[in-house]
Amino acid sequence: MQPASSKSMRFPLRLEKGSSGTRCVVKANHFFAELPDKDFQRWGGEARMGASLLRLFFHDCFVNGCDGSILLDDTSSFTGEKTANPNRNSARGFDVVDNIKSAVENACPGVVSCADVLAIAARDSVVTLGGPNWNVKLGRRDAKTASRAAANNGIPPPTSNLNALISRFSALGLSSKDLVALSGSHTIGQARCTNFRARIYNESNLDASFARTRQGNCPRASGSGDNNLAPLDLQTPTNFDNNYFKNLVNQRGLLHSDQQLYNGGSTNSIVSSYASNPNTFHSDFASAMIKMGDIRPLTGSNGEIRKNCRRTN
Ligand code: HEM
Ligand SMILES: [Ca+2]
Ligand SMILES: [Ca+2]
Repeated sequence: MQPASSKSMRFPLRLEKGSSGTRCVVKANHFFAELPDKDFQRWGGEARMGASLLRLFFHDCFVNGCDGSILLDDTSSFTGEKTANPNRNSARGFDVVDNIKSAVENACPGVVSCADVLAIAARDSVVTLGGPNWNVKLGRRDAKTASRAAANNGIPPPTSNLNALISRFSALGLSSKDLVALSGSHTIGQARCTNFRARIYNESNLDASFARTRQGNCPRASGSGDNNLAPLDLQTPTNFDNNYFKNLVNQRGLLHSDQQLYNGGSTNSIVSSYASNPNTFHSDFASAMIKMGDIRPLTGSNGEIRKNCRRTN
């Protein structure tokens, strides 16, 4: 694999002018459709980018809906979401989103919102890493403002217990099944030591050898090694499979919030079913992503189609 460099990326597009001349059609609906089998060179040679893009979509939708708010840089009139606790030193992929957006703007200016770019990039990331496919609903418009406080309040922290997770998802119209299916995103990607230290040193509902392995690269003292990374799925962190759920059944969830989904509570049976049936997981995941993508979109004359995802027009 090459070192990460978004400069070298290319995003094949299938946008064409519609008959009216003002409308553009996404023909193949896949920004990454031309990637030769799992050749991540065009993501800058970094498979993790798929995970990072998927997470950006989640962090967008959970804060005032899927409106591209997470992509706005701070301005003199508001402090945006990028420095909120769940995103600071953590959310990544903004330069990749910029590249996709500028390619889309070149082909078809003023048509595809940044919120829709996130929705499609999330889906294409999942497909590219071996997960399910689904039709992405399009037509979301972009927010004109963003709020750090809203991001701090909207995105659940990894210290959450099961009740907190269920109620946060339920407030957005997502069921316990959606919660478990969407958490299956942690079958890919990485987490920082600061987010799992308390679990691997203090909790008892985890496999002892797994705890020792993770302690090896995440020192007990806070402040040291805070940003050291570990895979959320210890087995296949770049494959969108159901190993995340098998890990939970074996008490190898990395985050406190992960293991909460299989800790004797009401979601145990959903985790077990996904651990034994990858097809059920894939189809429930796709449905839940469509539901999440439906959270409070801006439509009609609300919002705008941003030219540059980092700022309002
Ligand atoms: C259920 C509540 C959730 C909690 C508490 C949670 C928490 C976290 C945390 C703490 C990290 C590691 C961040 C870091 O250490 O820098 C993470 C990573 C990640 N999360 Fe979640 N998450 C949740 C749900 C979701 C959902 C619903 C999705 C997608 C639909 C998602 C996708 C991801 C991905 C793909 C990564 C890896 C990102 C990367 O490697 O860059 N998570 N999550
Ligand atoms: Ca948002
Ligand atoms: Ca996996």
